[in-house]
Amino acid sequence: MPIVTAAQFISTKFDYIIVGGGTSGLTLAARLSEDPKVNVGVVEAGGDVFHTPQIDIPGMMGSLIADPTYDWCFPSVPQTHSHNRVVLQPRGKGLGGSTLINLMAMLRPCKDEFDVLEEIGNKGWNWESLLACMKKSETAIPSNLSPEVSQEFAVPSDYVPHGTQGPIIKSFPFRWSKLHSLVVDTAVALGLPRTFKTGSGSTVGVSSSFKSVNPKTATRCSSASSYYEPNASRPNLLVLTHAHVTKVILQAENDGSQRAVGVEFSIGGTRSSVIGVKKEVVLSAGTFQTPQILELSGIGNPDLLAKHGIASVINLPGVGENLQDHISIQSIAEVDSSHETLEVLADPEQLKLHTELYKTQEGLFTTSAAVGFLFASAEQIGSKDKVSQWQAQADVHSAKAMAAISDPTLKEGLKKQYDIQKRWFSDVEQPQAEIILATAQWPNPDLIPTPGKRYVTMFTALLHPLSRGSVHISSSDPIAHPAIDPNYFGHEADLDLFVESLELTLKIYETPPFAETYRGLVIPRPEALEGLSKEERRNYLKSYIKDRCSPIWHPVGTASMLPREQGGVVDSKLKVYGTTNLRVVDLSILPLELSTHLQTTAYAVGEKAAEIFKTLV
Ligand SMILES: Cc1cc2nc3c(=O)[nH]c(=O)nc-3n(C[C@H](O)[C@H](O)[C@H](O)COP(=O)(O)OP(=O)(O)OC[C@H]3O[C@@H](n4cnc5c(N)ncnc54)[C@H](O)[C@@H]3O)c2cc1C
Repeated sequence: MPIVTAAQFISTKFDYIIVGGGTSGLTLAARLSEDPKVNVGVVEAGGDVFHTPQIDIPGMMGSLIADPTYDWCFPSVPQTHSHNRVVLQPRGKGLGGSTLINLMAMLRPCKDEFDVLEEIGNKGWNWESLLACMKKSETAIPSNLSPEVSQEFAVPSDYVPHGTQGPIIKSFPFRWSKLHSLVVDTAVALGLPRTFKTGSGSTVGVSSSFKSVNPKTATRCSSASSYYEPNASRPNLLVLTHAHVTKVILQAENDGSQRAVGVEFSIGGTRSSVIGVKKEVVLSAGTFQTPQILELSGIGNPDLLAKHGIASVINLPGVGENLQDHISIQSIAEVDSSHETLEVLADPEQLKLHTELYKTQEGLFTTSAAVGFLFASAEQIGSKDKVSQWQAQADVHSAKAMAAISDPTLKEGLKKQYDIQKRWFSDVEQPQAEIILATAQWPNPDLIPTPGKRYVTMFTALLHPLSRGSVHISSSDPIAHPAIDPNYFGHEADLDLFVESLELTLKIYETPPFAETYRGLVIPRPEALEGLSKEERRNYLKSYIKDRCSPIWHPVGTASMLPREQGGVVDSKLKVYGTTNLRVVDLSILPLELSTHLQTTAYAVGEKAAEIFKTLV
């Protein structure tokens, strides 16, 4: 039975209710409902349309960011260390969640990033087990490129670590731009090798990424089209859309723990509830809204809840804390006008041509414009000496950050995390910065591409920020946006590493062979950089970063899977502490940011949760 009415939904007795039909949520729903005896209900706040040209067509990627039908369009709170800017925090809304609006890169983290999950107390969470989950979620389509072309674009050729039977189809781009191979060659010239092992947990270097695109149709694979749509006729999988969950209904057990018996939701302002859940209530509302629902249900820091008139049910100070995200900065450059970047579509004739070509899976619309990915370790960004200098400085600021935390459990958890981050900092296998090549000028309200000119955008991203932010309710009104504070550069050491990472990006433009096609910077403005001393340039770039930085949309950490005495919110079976059957299954459980794009991991978390749930009695 596919999408149902509220009346049908309420009258059903569910084994599982999943809040949020996004990436991990639909993965879990599809796996649990494989057993026809199990009734699964999904409650999604957004709508049920998951095929539109803007979603399906890879070349239109990015066009739904800030569209309120598909994006929650959350603002951050003003960022104290970033010129008090309010920064947009996009999150997908609707069946499919963030996979409706994401940029479709399918990448994996480093092996150690999954292995530390077990090291910090989560038995069974390690590279080996999560590799199996990633493989289960995907079908990798080998590229049909010759060995020479694969080498040119650093396209991995080892398919052993990839899945062959899973719902998400991942493939390589249909079209390859010369700009991309120029970036690969330039990165190599700068000491960043081509890497072909990214699927095996080793990512440092430059490579091409899979995309969640079905090459037969040249369309996006989202969690909705891949995990839900093929299973929509299952009578035991019921989906309620346009229903905003406002809280979990909890009942006290004799031993003092809380049992989740259902959820309350609002449809267009009318409140209803579904109760009588036999097994588990699962929050899969994402890193910003899962902690919001927990707090609205009385689970969190009691002082914070009291400020909003919410009675404390479970004292869990980690809820909404430990927020980490990849902060990024754009640089845009003009390149030789012979390149076919997305700017060609400004010409009506070319637009018509590429629209026609797409009908036979050809042309610019078949491929997303973000193609090349470069991952650099601290030593590749700076030098051995610089790394020691940064580390010494990071130690000082980390001590300050910990001293500012009053809750001993949160302090203990952060100390553990900083110890791991310190280890990664000097690890040449662990990337600290990423550079993404997009063959177009990324839309910016204050920049208008000059007709006839061609551009590239390079996003530079900080992968393991030391800054920690938070997400908390801003009001007891469940429909109000949560207060999202990523706290960019709250830890001063982040800015130092970030500015050096931006310098590495700027060096790419000016280093051969890329230099041969480079026609000058658009941003940062070249005239502002002219004649500056080294120190002045550094200060200017720091200010530029604070003026323009934005996330690349990978928030984690706000319902961390950590021991309770280290500020954890869920245990290794994803159960919220103090409850018998309330679980979290989304990326909020990751206690430490990964050095990769996160959809692959979100699917793996859904698959892993399904395995765990099937073992519960
Ligand atoms: C613009 C953008 C670009 C990205 N690009 C990439 C990329 O190229 N590659 C990559 O790997 N990753 C990318 N990501 C990240 C990746 O897509 C996400 O990290 C991942 O999909 C998150 O999965 P999730 O299950 O945690 O949450 P989501 O998929 O966001 O799901 C949460 C769901 O819960 C619903 N929900 C929230 N609150 C409620 C409520 N109160 N009641 C009911 N339902 C609710 C939401 O509407 C949503 O459907 C991108 C993300 C964004 C936003």
